[in-house]
Amino acid sequence: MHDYQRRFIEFALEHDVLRFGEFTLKSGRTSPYFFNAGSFDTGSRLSALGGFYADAVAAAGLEFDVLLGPAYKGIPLAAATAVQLADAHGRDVPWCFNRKEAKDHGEGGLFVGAEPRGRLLVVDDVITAGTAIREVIALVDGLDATVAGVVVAVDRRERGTGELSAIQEVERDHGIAVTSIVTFDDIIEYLQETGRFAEHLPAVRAYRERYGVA
Ligand SMILES: O=P(O)(O)OC[C@H]1O[C@H](OP(=O)(O)OP(=O)(O)O)[C@H](O)[C@@H]1O
Ligand SMILES: O=C(O)c1cc(=O)[nH]c(=O)[nH]1
Repeated sequence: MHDYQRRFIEFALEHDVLRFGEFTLKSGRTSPYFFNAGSFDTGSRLSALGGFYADAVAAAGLEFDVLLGPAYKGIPLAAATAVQLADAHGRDVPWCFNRKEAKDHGEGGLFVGAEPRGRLLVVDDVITAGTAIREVIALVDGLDATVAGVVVAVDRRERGTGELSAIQEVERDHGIAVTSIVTFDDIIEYLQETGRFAEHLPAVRAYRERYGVA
């Protein structure tokens, strides 16, 4: 694990973004941990979060034309990443987000912000079973655009529909590069290294055994 990954985990723990307990996920799985990006709930926290994303995008060397934040939680994440790419990396990139319901008055449409065209880099919070990412791929189908990459804070490294991880499936089926700030393995390593939240480690390991990939 890199130092910035350790700092990111501590940053998430400090603001109760990363929590341990019992949580029902979108996939229906019951997880012993949860990453709630919505709890980065002040300007400075969102700014710092955007900094982690922007650094991950820059480090991965991902080629893209437009950032896309899927509704809902992807929206502030894409915005914060765009701000930090401009301020800290000197890259003023277009960004946009979608509405969950198309709007038929005013400016109308499904997308807000820059036109989603060319190579899109999707900015979201986590990947679990990969449903949300597949929804975005379907959303841009028919546009003059392709999803070229995905960046998330946490790759939960869980199985998708088969034995591969959700990310491996998305990479295999759509040729999309996926990058994350941290993975579930980094979180487990952090718990082991520091002895923090030791009471949750058995449930975390059992979950990894049940839903994780090798
Ligand atoms: O990989 P998956 O199994 O799809 O799970 C992960 C997705 O689930 C949640 O989104 P949700 O649809 O709840 O949307 P929200 O952003 O509106 O909270 C979360 O924000 C991820 O995007
Ligand atoms: O799979 C999910 O629904 C999910 C997992 C997680 O850690 N955080 C989140 O917001 N959603």
